[in-house]
Amino acid sequence: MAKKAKTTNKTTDKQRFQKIKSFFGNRQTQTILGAFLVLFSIFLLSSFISYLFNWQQDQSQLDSFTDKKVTVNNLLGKIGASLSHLSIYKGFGIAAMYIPILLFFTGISIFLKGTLIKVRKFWGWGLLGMVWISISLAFFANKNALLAGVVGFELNSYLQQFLGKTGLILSLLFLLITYLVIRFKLTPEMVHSAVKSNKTALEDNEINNDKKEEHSEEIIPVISVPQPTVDIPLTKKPTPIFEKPDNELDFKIINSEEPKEENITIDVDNIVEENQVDENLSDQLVKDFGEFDPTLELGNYKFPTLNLLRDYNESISVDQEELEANKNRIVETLNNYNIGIDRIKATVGPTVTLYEIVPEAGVRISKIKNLEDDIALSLSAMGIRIIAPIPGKGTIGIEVPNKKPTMVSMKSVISSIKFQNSEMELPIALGKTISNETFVVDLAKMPHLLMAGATGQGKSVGLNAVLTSLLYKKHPAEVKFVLVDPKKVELTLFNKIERHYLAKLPDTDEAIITDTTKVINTLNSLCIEMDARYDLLKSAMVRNIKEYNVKFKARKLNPENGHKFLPYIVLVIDEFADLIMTAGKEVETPIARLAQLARAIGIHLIVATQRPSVNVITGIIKANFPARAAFRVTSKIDSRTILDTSGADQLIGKGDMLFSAGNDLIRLQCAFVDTPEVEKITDFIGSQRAYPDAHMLPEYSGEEIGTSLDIDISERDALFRDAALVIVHAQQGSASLLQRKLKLGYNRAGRLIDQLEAAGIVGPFEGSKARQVLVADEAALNFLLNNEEN
Ligand SMILES: Nc1ncnc2c1ncn2[C@@H]1O[C@H](COP(=O)(O)OP(=O)(O)OP(=O)(O)O)[C@@H](O)[C@H]1O
Repeated sequence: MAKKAKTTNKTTDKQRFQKIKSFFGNRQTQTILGAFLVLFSIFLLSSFISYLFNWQQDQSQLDSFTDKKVTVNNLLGKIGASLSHLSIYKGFGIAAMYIPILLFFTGISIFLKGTLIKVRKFWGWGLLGMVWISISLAFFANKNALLAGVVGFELNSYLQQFLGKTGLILSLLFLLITYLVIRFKLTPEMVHSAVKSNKTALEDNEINNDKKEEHSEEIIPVISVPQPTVDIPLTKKPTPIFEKPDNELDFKIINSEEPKEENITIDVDNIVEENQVDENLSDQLVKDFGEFDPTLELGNYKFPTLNLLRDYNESISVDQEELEANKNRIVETLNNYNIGIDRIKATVGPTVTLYEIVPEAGVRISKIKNLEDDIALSLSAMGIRIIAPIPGKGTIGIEVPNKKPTMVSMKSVISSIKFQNSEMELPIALGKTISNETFVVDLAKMPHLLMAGATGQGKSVGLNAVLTSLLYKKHPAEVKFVLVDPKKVELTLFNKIERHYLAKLPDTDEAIITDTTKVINTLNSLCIEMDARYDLLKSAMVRNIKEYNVKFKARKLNPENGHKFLPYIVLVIDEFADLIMTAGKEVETPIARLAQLARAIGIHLIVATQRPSVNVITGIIKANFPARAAFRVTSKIDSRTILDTSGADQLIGKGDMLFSAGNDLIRLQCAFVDTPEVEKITDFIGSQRAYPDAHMLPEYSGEEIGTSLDIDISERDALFRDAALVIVHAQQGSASLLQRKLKLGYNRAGRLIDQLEAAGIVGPFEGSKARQVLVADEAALNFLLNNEEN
């Protein structure tokens, strides 16, 4: 209970956090907040400055804050004076001036939608600087109380107790150096070169000045020395260029060298460090906006509550008499066949009790297995199953049905800790094992499930249990169902959650598919979806949907490139036999293809049938459905068809089932969920805010897909021109862009893209990439469309 409450608390906390985040992410909020901060900072700064001149007079007035007669001199009135008093006198002294400055830059940043990362740094350094200054100025606090403020003064004297005055000064100095080194990357070399260049500049200035004084008259010829003299080697005696007396030439060389050194200085460009970001874009996006949350669109969605499910009186009662009688009969029967028993142990489950037998040494196990029917006869009960030996144990199991079976309610399995705490992708609480443990499996790992059983043995209840489990654990954004129900009655209730959880083909009214041709289209559409998802996985360089979604949530995949959060798709086919009989290969081929390939991209199949014959469950289907659930069937052959072994014919019906996910067979009592319970759950979900439509699967229209282009101008969509503008402005030809900008359905956006292709505005389909836009700008578009009309 406590854990549950904790989980609910966590979800509400998360939702609250999301709400706050979206409130502050809103541009209007940002503009108001930004403007407020800027103006408030001006208010503060003005009041601070005014306080510096009026603090002595104002201080004594602040006690009578509400008294009308008392006035203050501060430019910003009593509030200004109080805030200044608090920040400067009682706070950090004149270093408090940092506060309005920091607020000002924060406000500007929010107002202009700049990044807040720089501001954060600014605040960090600013606050440190403020404390540093106020502690440092506290050494002079006796000169003026405003220099350090109470905080600076107290901190200073507190620290002095530990470090002494000199120690504190040295520490402050160390902090200053650290600050300069970290903030401005200052090194001794830099200081040295700066001092040197300053010195040289000074000396040069002095020399120049001296020379000016010494040679104030001779300087004129120097200036007039022509440029070629510069190239004369200094060591050699220079060749006279001008026919002038020697002494003049000497003079010239000296002078020609000097300007060379003076004028030809090397200009070292400042080393401009390339701008670098502290963190990569996706981390920054995650920091600014948080991880992408697919559930945000239905942020207020509430998961169905446990009280929608019914309580059945289901505590297992151990009937000692029955146990004793069964034990005696087992021992007796085995003794009749000369099989001695060492020990016997009973585990009472909801429908059957497992008697674990340790036979005497030397008894062959196959002997017991062969006596299965005889033992069953002498126990005069149907549904005896002998497990010889129990895998992993050296014992032999005999499962004997209880006289009074206990129902396993859906509520008991859904509320189990095992299910509630499961971290699985698609957890399914199928029922309870023979030792009364809740059995939870991950559909994503199976990855497809085949369910079979004779009519009336609990298949439909089993399907409902699977769907209910997922509804209790997965948000509508995370999983979508494609429901195929040729019997037209079993899954109808799920119609109510169409816009939350169902996926359907575009242009269809009913999400639950009942007729065969639609099934074929849907299966093929799922194949298209599968291929598209593979393309997305490939371009995201991940191996499966889980990694893909993690990457997408971490904002490492750009939605502009067609990436989107991928919900799991669970295809449920009730009565598969009907389909195979009517459509044969047409359904078998896409189902086999999906079953073979769809596991990595999050499409999982659950196929149920009452006729487990080999022409329904063909080799191809079987090979791709390693997870199988068998309810009671009528013959051993049927059992072999489903499970590759007998056993399902020995079940007792009413949800008694065998589950195999590879090698081991597990006997389970399927959880029972009644139609009224399913109705309550679907009503609960259906009454909440939903998506505008069911999840749209890609369009599949038989053979001619993708070849028909609407060439006829008169048949163009009314939004054709708007769509063209959107595409040309964004320079990106994607249907999802149109869906978003023009608020269109998938179908209409797809048709518009086709029409734009026919008009030569976008290029042809290029897989998962957006189509190329062939028109450069609005002017070119207008020209093209006007030309068309003419
Ligand atoms: N897990 C269960 N626990 C208890 N009773 C069950 C369970 N599953 C089924 N039953 C009983 O068996 C009846 C038939 O179940 P269900 O409708 O699921 O059969 P089915 O195999 O789907 O039959 P069909 O193929 O004819 O639709 C239920 O009405 C219920 O009384």
